[in-house]
Amino acid sequence: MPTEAVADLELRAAVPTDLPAVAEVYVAARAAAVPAMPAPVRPEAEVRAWVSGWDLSRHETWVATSGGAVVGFASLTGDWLDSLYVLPGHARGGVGSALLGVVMGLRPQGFSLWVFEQNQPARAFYAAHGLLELESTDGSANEERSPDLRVAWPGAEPLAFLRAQIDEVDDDLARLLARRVALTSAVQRHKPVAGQAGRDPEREHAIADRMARHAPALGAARLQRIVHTIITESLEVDAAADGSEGS
Ligand SMILES: O=C(O)C(=O)C[C@]1(C(=O)O)C=C[C@@H](O)C=C1
Repeated sequence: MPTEAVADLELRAAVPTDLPAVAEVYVAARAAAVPAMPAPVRPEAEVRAWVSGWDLSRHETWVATSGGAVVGFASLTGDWLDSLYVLPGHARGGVGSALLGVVMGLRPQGFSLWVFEQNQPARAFYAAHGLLELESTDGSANEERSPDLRVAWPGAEPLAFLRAQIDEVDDDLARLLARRVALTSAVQRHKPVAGQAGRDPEREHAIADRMARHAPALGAARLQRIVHTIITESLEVDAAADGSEGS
């Protein structure tokens, strides 16, 4: 939350000559955020060179200036807010909120970003501005190998935004279910007793327990019911393909 407003704050689209100052903010803000953020994995010089070389038609970047100097920036690619950083000496002065306001104006249909799980100050900042934590990962897909969360601003039409997200997840889920059905079918060819008669409750419990480690919010008992239904339906698909039973 702002404590003291930054003097003569101005917000404008970045031009290429801003990029070395933007890089400076990036490096300084990330270094100051340890341990709220994992330690940077790339040398500072490499990060500076990377940011300084951004193609601004792809990395849509806005800067916040005070007294003409860049004190913060926000950078978007598509519907992703890749970075929003404020110079440590200007933190909590409303710069971050002002930049986030610009981004909301640029993407009224909503946008997403990744935040490290351990970055409680950033998570609190985004939550205070109405952003939602929609997904968590174990960090295996990011450079820092640090658990993170996908946070989204659902925009001016939250129902449409969230339904679009549901459609994306359901597309993935359908592909996963198809893969799983194929495996359930294949396994049946290797069992002495196949199909419903050959169900193995112990194995199904173990599957649900394993899934609960990835989805603790659902819990093992609920996952057992879900797994039971998935397997029942999968075995029906298999039986129907065999031409012996099912609908
Ligand atoms: O592992 C087996 O024995 C299977 O038949 C596969 C499977 C599954 O789809 O995961 C299906 C039925 C059993 O009750 C347990 C697991």
